[in-house]
Amino acid sequence: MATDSWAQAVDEQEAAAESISSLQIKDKPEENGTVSNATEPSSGAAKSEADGKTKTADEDDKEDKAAQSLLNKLIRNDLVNTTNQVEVLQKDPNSPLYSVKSFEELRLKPQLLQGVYAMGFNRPSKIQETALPMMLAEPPQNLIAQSQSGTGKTAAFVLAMLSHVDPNNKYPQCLCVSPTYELALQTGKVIEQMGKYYPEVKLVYAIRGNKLQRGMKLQEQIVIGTPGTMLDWCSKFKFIDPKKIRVFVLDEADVMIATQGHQDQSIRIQRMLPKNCQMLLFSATFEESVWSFAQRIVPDPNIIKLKREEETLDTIKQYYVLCNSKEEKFHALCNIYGAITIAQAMIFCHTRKTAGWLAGELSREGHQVALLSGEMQVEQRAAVIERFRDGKEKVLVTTNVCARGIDVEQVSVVINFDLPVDKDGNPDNETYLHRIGRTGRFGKRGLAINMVDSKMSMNILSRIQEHFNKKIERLDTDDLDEIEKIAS
Ligand SMILES: Nc1ncnc2c1ncn2[C@@H]1O[C@H](COP(=O)(O)OP(=O)(O)OP(=O)(O)O)[C@@H](O)[C@H]1O
Repeated sequence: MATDSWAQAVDEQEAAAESISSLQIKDKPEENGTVSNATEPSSGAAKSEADGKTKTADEDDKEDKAAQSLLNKLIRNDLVNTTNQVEVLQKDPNSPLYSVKSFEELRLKPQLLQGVYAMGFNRPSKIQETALPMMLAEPPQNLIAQSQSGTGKTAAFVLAMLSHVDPNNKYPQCLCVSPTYELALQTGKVIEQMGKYYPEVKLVYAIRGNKLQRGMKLQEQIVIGTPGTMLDWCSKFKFIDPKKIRVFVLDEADVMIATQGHQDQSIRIQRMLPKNCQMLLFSATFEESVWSFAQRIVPDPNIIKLKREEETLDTIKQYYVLCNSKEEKFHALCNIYGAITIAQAMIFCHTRKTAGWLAGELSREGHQVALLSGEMQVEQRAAVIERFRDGKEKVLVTTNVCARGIDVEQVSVVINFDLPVDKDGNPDNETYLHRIGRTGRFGKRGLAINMVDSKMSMNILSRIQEHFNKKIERLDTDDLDEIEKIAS
């Protein structure tokens, strides 16, 4: 069919463009390179680690994951609610494993307990319950911990670092490696907040653009930075004596390994550290590649994993709408618009271009919609999501790339304006589940509407239906009564 080949060609081209997302480069810290834990980095024109080079596909992918991670941090205002169970694999199964239900039980320094409460934490999160006693144990224990984004990993290792440093010793004792400049700054902020009542402990950022005088020795106890600069500071410039490091944290390992260079640099740093240095590695996901990297970095680890929540489509009603073209899909969408805006809806398109077009057309029809697009900077995307979450717009038009990880509880309708397909044009079942799984959360009912505009997309829909073994029923968009019944 003509529509098929047209749509496919355009989509392939645009999907390739979609994978390139930009990370906003923030200001660089003070020229002397040091930032105390009470000070914000000042402005300047720092460059990203990848700046000035031709980007490889790997780097694009890394940026995308890093941008996603940063976006998650910027839009999140709470601990992510998880019903998952924690799975613990101890290096020594005979040693008793403690799990704490309160921060008091950890016997933290009073200044740190004050910091924790000032941040509004009342009790440890699931991952913190198990990870904190291990991290604070004497002798120190190594740890590999996986837990989804937003479950409290950063807060956990920051507390561990602040607990282990000796403020009387004026040299670096904890190194924390993050995949990008921006992520390092975010973690630095948590250290500053949590260490607010412990001003003797100082922090410095080992990030590109932070020029130190040759021959100087750092006096700050905690160094946070990106792997390249951190490695230079340890080996080439010797600002840090790696032999004195007591805690080494590798954060966002899944983002880190998207760049081979970062992986190698992290391993080189780790090799310079003393045998008794505590190694802590954190990741939101745990596929094979992360796992093998983790094992190279962390000897004899304790392992904490979150068991996967059962993914189910049971509470989501799925429908499809049959059309002949993109324009017909648009008209069908306008027909059901009133019904879907009873609650909040997300509309997914395959490409930025379609998303932009659709948002424009909907606005021209007088509908108030938000557009979340890959070319926006991370902070702009965060602002769009924030507005949507606050209900300022009822409909969000977006693509896969920038919608990953968005958790808006009140979304009860998901529309696949384009069905999710992979590079080869086969159904992308995982993305389908991910998209429509935004509705029906925590047992609430949800509605998913798939727009089909060709034989090819009908075929894709049938294959998705077979994969999940769930019936997707046809919806007649001219029958408004039926739609309102479903949506309400
Ligand atoms: N025990 C707690 N009680 C309440 N809020 C918490 C607690 N621990 C962390 N938070 C808050 O929850 C949010 C997520 O925590 P945190 O950033 O530590 O998660 P994370 O797992 O490190 O996320 P990411 O994978 O994105 O780095 C933050 O806003 C943090 O301040």
